[in-house]
Amino acid sequence: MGLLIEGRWHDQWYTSGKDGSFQREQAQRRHWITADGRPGPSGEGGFAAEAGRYHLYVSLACPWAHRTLILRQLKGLESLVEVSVVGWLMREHGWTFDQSQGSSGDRLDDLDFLYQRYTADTPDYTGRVTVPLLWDKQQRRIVSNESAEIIRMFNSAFDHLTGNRLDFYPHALRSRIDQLNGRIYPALNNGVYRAGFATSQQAYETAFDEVFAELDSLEALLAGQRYLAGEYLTEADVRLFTTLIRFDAVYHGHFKCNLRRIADYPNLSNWLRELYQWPGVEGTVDFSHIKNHYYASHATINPTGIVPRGPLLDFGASHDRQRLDGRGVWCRD
Ligand SMILES: N[C@@H](CCC(=O)N[C@@H](CS)C(=O)NCC(=O)O)C(=O)O
Repeated sequence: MGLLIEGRWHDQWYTSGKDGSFQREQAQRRHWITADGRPGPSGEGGFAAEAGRYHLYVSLACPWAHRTLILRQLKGLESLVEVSVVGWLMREHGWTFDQSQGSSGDRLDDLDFLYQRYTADTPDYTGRVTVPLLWDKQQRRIVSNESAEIIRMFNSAFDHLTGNRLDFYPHALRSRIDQLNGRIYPALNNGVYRAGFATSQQAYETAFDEVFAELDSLEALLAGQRYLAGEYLTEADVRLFTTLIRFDAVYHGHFKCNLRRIADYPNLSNWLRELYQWPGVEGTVDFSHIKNHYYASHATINPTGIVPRGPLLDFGASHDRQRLDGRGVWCRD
């Protein structure tokens, strides 16, 4: 675990805030792929959607990278955007392409370490070396290392090439989705990390309470509607899914979020099974990467690196969500 400082790799654990709270670094590369290469909401233009031009780096353990893999799958981009998978162990060199740890290898340039991709973009890069990372082979530059924005690009930029009209961020539902993301990100997606990486009792308890208050409120919401934004499955569901699918296996034990399991919430666990069984989704979930990564990589939390054998999980079991009206994914005209 470490970071780049002026282009040189340093093996260093996260620094906490004064109060022991976990501070997540803002993603630094924020360009957008657009249909015609015009600039997106941030960064520079010049990143036009083209088949085979972009390469996605992911960890199968990482919930942020997992979002991008799901959108790539559901938007039919597998043959347009190639993927390299890093190994599950993230220790002194950060993310690596060690094939003995489940990496695909770097399918582009056969690099050893992901930080070399960051320094290829910016030789004196300073910051954490995170996944997901979207790379432009043509300009040899990073397009983006922000998953929330990569999924929006995948949602629309390539549609003229794929003919896929599914819309996970439809105009009519945007304010609702933004509102959901605005509370689910701090309380849950990042909340489990704030609990797990806290270095003071107070910071841990604050995060812990927010995690379970949000789960309670989502449990109530999903009692009366099929998906988070109503009848349509949207990016808000995808973003929650990648956190909840890891919860009982990892966050409950390793991150000490142990008031309840997702299995103890009937609506959340049925919703989770429905999403897991959505065509294309199961293939993006890899519990061997997930469990090995967290338990073996975070030496400050789990010094022995022992990976628990359990729990028993069966996301393929039937669910009861058909009892609520659902219209699937929004389709653009
Ligand atoms: N804001 C980023 C966060 C990505 C992120 O923090 N990824 C983690 C893996 S789960 C990572 O690569 N961490 C390495 C590090 O912080 O050194 C996003 O959503 O894309």
